[in-house]
Amino acid sequence: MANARAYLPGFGNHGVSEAVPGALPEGQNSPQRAPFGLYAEQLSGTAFTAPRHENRRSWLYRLRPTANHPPFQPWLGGSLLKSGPFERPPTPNRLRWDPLPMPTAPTDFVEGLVTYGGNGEVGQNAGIGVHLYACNRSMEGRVFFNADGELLIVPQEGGLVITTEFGIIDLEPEQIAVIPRGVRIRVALMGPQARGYICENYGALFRLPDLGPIGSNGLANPRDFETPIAAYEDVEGGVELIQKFQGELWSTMLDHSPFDVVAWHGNLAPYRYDLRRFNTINTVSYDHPDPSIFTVLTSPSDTPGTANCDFVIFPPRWMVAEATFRPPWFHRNVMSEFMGLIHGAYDAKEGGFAPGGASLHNCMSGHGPDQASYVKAVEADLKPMKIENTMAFMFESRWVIRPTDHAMEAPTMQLDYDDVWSDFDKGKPTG
Ligand SMILES: O=C(O)Cc1cc(O)ccc1O
Ligand SMILES: [Fe+2]
Repeated sequence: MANARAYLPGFGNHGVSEAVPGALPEGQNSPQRAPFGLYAEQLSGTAFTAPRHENRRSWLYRLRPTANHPPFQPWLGGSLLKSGPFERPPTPNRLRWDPLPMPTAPTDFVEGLVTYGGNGEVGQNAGIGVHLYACNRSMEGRVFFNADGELLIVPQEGGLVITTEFGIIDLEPEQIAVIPRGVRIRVALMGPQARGYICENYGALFRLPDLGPIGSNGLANPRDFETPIAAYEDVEGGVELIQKFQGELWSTMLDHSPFDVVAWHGNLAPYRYDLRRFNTINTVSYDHPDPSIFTVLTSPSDTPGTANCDFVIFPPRWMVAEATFRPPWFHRNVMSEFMGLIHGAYDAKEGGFAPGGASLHNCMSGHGPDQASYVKAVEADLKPMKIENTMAFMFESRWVIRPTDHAMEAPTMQLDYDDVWSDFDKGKPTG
């Protein structure tokens, strides 16, 4: 992808970046007087006392302390952005939605956020919010941050330029970005409109999954994660700062740009990753492995191996399994699965699952290939073939994902979704 912006490579590294040489204090975090009269400020992503291998924090050196703001007031802009607890009783039914329509009225990234569902409790630091966004204008004079968790942004259509306190991230479909809790962002559009998905993670920070017997390489390679370099703006004038705090939106007016961090260091920072770099590992013999083999990032819960959220992708890949039903098998999962499609087609669904659409298969709901995919797979000549031009993903969580009223009542909901499984011929054990 064409862009020349520089990034710091590596996942979870301790980054060091200064937009002006000499802006970072040497040898200590908080000198009596920080260089150039900057203000030293620590941003914590984990408790001060979290074990070292979990501990994430950064030091920011800025024109003004973040504390320099008037009180927040409830934000009056209407919003479809919701947080847990998600109180509508969830249906056990399988759900699927057509793509989220692009807005017709001028809508920026914050105004274009629509919550489809979620689980857990924002106040308990457990669970996720699942949101889509569709927007057609850049945020201007407005900045957003989420006090409720980190944001995993999965663009589906249209590129974004995300200005953050740590620097600027360019983000296009097939790339993802993670914005830590609390970090201010301003989202500009590269083109006329943009759409995508967001997993808001109230729980433990996303990290790379363990590789177990895969060994020391594979899946998402750490060096392919990219963190922006310090870039600041020295801008006076009114800026509306909106935050989501415990599910509610609040705003205040700043008299300056909050993107005034001249230098930073630490291991808590936004980052991006190009899903096309994923080192896909799969069977070279027989049978279809569990989709956990495609995990990009995981947010663990307190129970080992049972994620608050796994972010899993279904990238282009060779299919070589012998004597095997190659698409996703029929299954009932104790975990709950929210899926989206960035582009192309998904190998378990011949129709109905469109880019920008979504599906939800909650705990124990039977699902799997639709009939057309099934017939194609059982009749296929099993020579090696490549699934190309596709990128689907799943947010998979140990807790049932409870859809919002908006999602349940949306005209994009496919009321006939069950039909994709209604016509299978009966097995004939007696011939
Ligand atoms: O339901 C889905 O399509 C996701 C999925 C894919 C797969 O290959 C195996 C299990 C699974 O839940
Ligand atoms: Fe599934």
